[in-house]
Amino acid sequence: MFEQRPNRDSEIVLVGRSNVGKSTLMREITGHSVDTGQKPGVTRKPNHFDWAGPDFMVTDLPGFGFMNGVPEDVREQIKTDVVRYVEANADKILVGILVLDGKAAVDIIDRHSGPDEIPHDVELFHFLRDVDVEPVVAVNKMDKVDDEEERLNDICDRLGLYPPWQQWQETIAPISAKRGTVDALDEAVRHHLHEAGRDDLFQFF
Ligand SMILES: Nc1nc2c(ncn2[C@@H]2O[C@H](COP(=O)(O)OP(=O)(O)OP(=O)(O)O)[C@@H](O)[C@H]2O)c(=O)[nH]1
Repeated sequence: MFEQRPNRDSEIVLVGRSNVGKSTLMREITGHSVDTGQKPGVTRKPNHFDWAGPDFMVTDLPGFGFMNGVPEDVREQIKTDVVRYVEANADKILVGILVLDGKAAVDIIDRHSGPDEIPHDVELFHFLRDVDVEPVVAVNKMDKVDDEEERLNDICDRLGLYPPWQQWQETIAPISAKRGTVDALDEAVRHHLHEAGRDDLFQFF
């Protein structure tokens, strides 16, 4: 289990596979510099960012899934810890941002789909819903994607959301964290904050 969580009433979490750009997005959201672009699997512990004032934080949870040089049992443990963290704090988590690599996600999902296998990303998406955490899928690295519409429709399809993706704009947010193009995510997050009666947090998104 992760070490002690700071005691905050409201939280937004970032979850996703290793190397999808969670730390880069965290920096973009908070303006706070964190380690990025190092060896995959660098982020093994939650990285909390606390805003002075409101009782609110954003948490970048460790990346899971394949990481070069990280043994399978360690990867599994990280995923279990992430799931437990979300489960234990679900009543405080206003939005769960599932970060995908827009260029690679569909191939990875398809490669890991089978009769006895549910891909991590699909599993996480449904898990967030099951524990009543509103999921927003940040489809990152869109600067590397040419066939944007097709890609986003495929992602919807794999997550069980009926395409076209445009009807899911509160859930599917194409972004490029590296370029600072995150408007779609801000809007989706604000939608859920509004639904939760937390317009006071709009200033952060
Ligand atoms: N082209 C492109 N690259 C990006 C984008 N966002 C992040 N990256 C790159 O993707 C790599 C991984 O980014 P990180 O932010 O470290 O990813 P992470 O998900 O935190 O990785 P872990 O620490 O392994 O969990 C880095 O080389 C980033 O520069 C993006 O929007 N576009």
